[in-house]
This record gives sequence, structure tokens and C-alpha cells, in this order.
Amino acid sequence: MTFDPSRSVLFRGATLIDPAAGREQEDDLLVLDGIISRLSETPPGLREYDARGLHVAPAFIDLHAHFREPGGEAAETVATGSRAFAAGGFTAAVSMPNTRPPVDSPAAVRRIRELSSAAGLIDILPAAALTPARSGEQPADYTALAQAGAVAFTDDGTTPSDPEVMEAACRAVARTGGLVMDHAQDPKLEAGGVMHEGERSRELGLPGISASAETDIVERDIAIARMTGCRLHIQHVSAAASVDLIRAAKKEGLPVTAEATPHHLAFCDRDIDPGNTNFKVNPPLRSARDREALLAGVRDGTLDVFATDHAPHTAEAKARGFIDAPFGMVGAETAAGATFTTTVLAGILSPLEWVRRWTTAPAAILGRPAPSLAPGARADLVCLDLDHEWVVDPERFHSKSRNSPFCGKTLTGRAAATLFRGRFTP
Ligand SMILES: NC(=O)N[C@@H](CC(=O)O)C(=O)O
Ligand SMILES: [Zn+2]
Ligand SMILES: [Zn+2]
Repeated sequence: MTFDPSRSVLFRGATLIDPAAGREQEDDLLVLDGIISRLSETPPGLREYDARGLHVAPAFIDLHAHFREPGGEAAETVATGSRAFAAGGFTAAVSMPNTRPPVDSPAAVRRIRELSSAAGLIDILPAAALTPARSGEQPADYTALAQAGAVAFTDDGTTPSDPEVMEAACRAVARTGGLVMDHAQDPKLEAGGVMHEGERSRELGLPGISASAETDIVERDIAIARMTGCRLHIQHVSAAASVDLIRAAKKEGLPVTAEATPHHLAFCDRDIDPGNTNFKVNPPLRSARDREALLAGVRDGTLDVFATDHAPHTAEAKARGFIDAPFGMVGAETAAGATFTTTVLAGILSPLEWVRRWTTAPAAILGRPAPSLAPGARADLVCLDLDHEWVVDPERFHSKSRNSPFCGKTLTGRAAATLFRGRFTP
């Protein structure tokens, strides 16, 4: 029997975590020609990977990533961002449309998919702008964008400030069965702020962004989901009251989901060093109480998934000081460790549930088939070393950018290897 050795491997002695089957067990795992196969089919001469002490799971899917191409290639490209995500244990990521120009046409959506295929390390699933030019002025042609390959619609970086535009957009997306992702932050209330408004911002003398900048929009858009039936995914939830609103919406049976970022789970405004602009992010790192509420939301499933909001910026841009530097932090290569450390090690999630939040849960939100370790499944896999303690050194990132708040921090857990269609990456 012949097989392609570059897409075939036998993982020996791994602990397999298969959230689709709800199972964690010690076993070998065979990958043959990029497909998970029955152990009884193992051919002679196959490469073996010693996975004793390691966990093998479906590879991670990120619902929220910025690749900066076109227009921001000094900070990241599809190729460098793909390497960063592959190194982080991912084989798929949803790209945000806030490039320059924005991804707001079928041609721009197709271009992202072409760049993704050319890089060949992960599947980049493009989100398209919710409104043309992300101007918040009118709905777009969602059918045409979806036909070109858009998996969701968002004006990430902002949200339509006019509730009537948001309602019309959600109504139109609902007709196509599509998904709206929402950067829930009122542009008016956010204006001029650079960190969470509270005791710490007053201490530092920095302009604040109130929690209500987020919660007002979460409330507005849950009401719009109720009226329109549109599937609504709240991005990068930061405030305790947002978690309460989302919990209540779910209880009511509304089609609302939400994501938690690694950085909002790991840090609060007390951790902000005003001399380090890598802590400047939108929405801002909020109070310790907000952070506790996010962890409670992760625990009870109100926050369905983790998502990185990987937002690369050049060292030059981040050197402008806390007032003028752009918002955003990289996250692809710290996501696994940061979320394992803040949730599993903290006793909030089991390892199986933690894997679920990076795999089957985001796939379900996208309406894609559940990633699985069953024979016949595509071998998009991550091999995790969950005992590995490491100190984050951004100089070692594959990303073009280094703007990580985790620099110098110790995390537990990392991707030891990633397989994309059976091939080791990056
Ligand atoms: N999160 C951020 O602080 N920045 C993001 C935009 C966004 O996700 O809102 C970026 O594109 O840099
Ligand atoms: Zn955003
Ligand atoms: Zn974003």
C-alpha cells in the first residue's frame, strides 16, 4: 500500500481529546494521507511521533483575527499571520475586514481566500464588512459577499452607531441565514478614551472608556436580534454587565453567542503599565470584578468560545505613547497558554471543555461541521504540551509584530505541533 509520507504520521501514546465525542483517552492516532484513519490500517515504514505525555486534539479555530493585508503589511501579512496561527495550534481563523481598503466587496473576499491558499498553512475564513467601507451608513449585499466566501459580517473596530442601520443590516443578514459579529462599543461613548474608566484611569490621569460604551450596544443589539431573528455574535466581551445581558438573552432562547479573549481573562486595569502600550486594547482591560465576571461567563458557557482578537501593530506605531498608540495586541502564539493557564489551571474548565471552546464551539457558531478525531475526519490537529511552563518572548514569535502584553509572563501549555491537512506546520 502506498501513502504520502508528508501527510501521514502515527502519534504514539497520546492522550486524545475529542470534544465531538465528549471523550479524553490514551491511545495512538493514525493520520494517513491527511485523513484520520483506523489504527488497523497502519502501513509499514510510517513516521512515528512520540506523543507520550502530550495531548492530541482537533486544531484550534479562531473566530477573530486581524491579518492586516491589504494595507498594513508592515504589521502583518496573510503569510506571517498564518505562520503565527499555525505555531499557536490553529488551522483556521476568521479574518476581520478592517484592512485598508476594507474587505467590503466580493472581489476583496475572494482575494483574502486566494492569499490564504497561497500561504497554505491555515484556512483563513474571511468576514466581510457589515456596511460598505465600514461607514455604518447602510447594509451591504450579503448574498453576494457570502457567495464569494464571507463567513460572517462585522464592522469590527467599530459598530454602526445608527440603530436603524444596525437593524436593517441584521434583518438583511437574517434573510440569508448569515451571522453578524458585533464589536459592541458605542463610538460616541468611546471617543477619546484609552483605557477602562474607573479608579485606575483616574490614578493614571488617562481618559477612560466607560463600561456602558459596551453594555449599551450589547443591550441594543440583543434587542435587534430579538426583533430580526438575526444570529448575533458579540465580540471580545469585556464588562460584567455584558455577561449578564448575554446570559439573559440565551435564557430567552435568542440566537446570541459571545467570545472571551485571552487578554481580558488574564489581565485587568490594575495590570496596566502606562509606559507599556501593549496593554492598550479595545475594548479596554476592565476592573478585577469585570474579569471575574468574564471567568464566570466562561465557566457557565455564557461566553461560548475563546477568540484571540490577534491585532498586530508595528513597534513604531506602538511607540507613540498610551494616548496616541493604536489599540490592539497580538495573541495567536499565546492564546493556548493564556487560556489554559487562566481557565484549566484555575479550575474553571476541564481540559476537554477548554478544547471544546477552541474547536467544536467556534465551528458550531460558523455552521461548519464539528472537528473530530474520528476516522475519516480531515487531519487538522494540534499536539499540546500542557505541562510545559514557558516565559513569553515576543522575539520568538512568527508574527511580524511583537505587541504582546504577555511579554516576560510565564504561561503553562503550548502547541508542540500543528497538522494542517496532515502536514506539520508552520
Ligand atoms: N482590538 C483592538 O484593540 N484593535 C483591533 C480592532 C478591534 O478588534 O476592535 C485592531 O484592528 O487593531
Ligand atoms: Zn473589535
Ligand atoms: Zn478585532
